Amino acid sequence: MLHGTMRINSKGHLEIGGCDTVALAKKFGTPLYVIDEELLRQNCRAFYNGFKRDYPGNEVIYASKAFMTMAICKIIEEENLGLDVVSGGELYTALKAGFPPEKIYFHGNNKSREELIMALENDIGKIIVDNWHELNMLNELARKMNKVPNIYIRVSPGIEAHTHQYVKTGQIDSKFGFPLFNGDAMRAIEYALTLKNVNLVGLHSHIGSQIFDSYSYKAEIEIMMNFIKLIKEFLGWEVEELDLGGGFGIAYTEEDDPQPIEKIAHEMMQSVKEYSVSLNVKMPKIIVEPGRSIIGNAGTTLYTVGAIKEIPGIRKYVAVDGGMSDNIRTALYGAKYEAIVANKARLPRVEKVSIAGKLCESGDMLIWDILLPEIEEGDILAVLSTGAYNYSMASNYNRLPRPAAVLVSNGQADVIVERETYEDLVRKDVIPERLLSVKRKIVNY
Ligand SMILES: Cc1ncc(COP(=O)(O)O)c(C=O)c1O
Ligand SMILES: N[C@@H](CCCC[NH3+])C(=O)O
Repeated sequence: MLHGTMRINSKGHLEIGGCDTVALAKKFGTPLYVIDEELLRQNCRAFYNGFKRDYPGNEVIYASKAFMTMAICKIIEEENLGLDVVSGGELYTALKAGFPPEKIYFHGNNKSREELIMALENDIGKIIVDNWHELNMLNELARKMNKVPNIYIRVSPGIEAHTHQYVKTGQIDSKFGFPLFNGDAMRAIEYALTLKNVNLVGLHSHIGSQIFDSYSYKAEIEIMMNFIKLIKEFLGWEVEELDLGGGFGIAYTEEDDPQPIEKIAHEMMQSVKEYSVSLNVKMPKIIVEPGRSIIGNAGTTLYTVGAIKEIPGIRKYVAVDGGMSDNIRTALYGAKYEAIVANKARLPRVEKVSIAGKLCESGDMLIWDILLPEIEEGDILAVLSTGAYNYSMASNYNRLPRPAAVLVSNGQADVIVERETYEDLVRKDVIPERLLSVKRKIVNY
């Protein structure tokens, strides 16, 4: 269960990046996202080594939707990866962090005019075009701005990946991309090749998220490589770059058993090579877009235990000072997590409890049924592998301020996101002039 730089120190406390997590909770407050910098970098290197070291044309681009801050952009840049953004906000964050624009790839199924203009103004690396509306709008905007952006066409390959329904994306009935099965993808490519203000350089597909079976990726490669052959035959165009998306699964609990990234990369690259030989098409440069598998296991959330409610013979609820506002994944996907009582990390796990959040929803649960040491108010609970899609999907529901995030390494903890304050919560509220006197007018029903 302990991974990355996690260890149990002489006080019996959980330590991450050489920092005692109980001390972190005290210093920075809870809930607190703790990011293990060394593990994050190791994950980046595993992808780099697997997909890029032996294939210099390939790219690994971090899907920043998983966890995006300016400090993370700096690490990704330093680790020689590119960046996948899906909104003006993510693009803005990357640019503000000084991320090289040419290494930014812009995704999204409904990019706005303003977002596309921002991408064009900043000459970002690739725009992944999702639909007809975007293709025409982009070409027109680029014409007016005298630009010729590099684009990929997003293909919906029609694959049912074995994962939760909400995180599948490649199936036929999907809002993303040009369907392959009805000829739309081919027509879009044919059309894009005639447009003067876009430079079509490749194809993109993505089959979903938290995928373990390499079979799904191999199926994706088979479909895309066959499609590349068809494109060559029908349109005489050779696809230079093939983006296979992200989705590599990670271990949240012992039930999950992901393969090492280097192994997956090797199998995928072998498969691409084999198809390029057997189908007689040029070997495309391969791009992958991992999000969760870069940041997921590098994140841990620390909470303080508050109310404990036991319903004899039924369940013991242990409530913490956060919940679905900082981790919506249990409520949304039925996600499962492991946890450690950080200040009792060496004690035996003796009782089964369920970890509840503090928000006003019965579904606001973080973990159903977990064995923990005897737990009391004030204990610090560490929920593991919360790096991906926790902070980035956090909300202010119930007007809870969003937690801080710290980057830990070699005994040093640096804040990379400050904790929101109550003042932050009302910063954008406006009371219209006509309501300003309300407190003096008591309404009488
Ligand atoms: C197009 C695209 N690329 C990359 C990702 C990253 O996925 P993951 O975090 O599962 O690697 C996603 C999310 O599923 C996505 O939609
Ligand atoms: N947000 C999802 C995955 C979707 C990824 C983005 N396409 C999760 O937490 O698992």
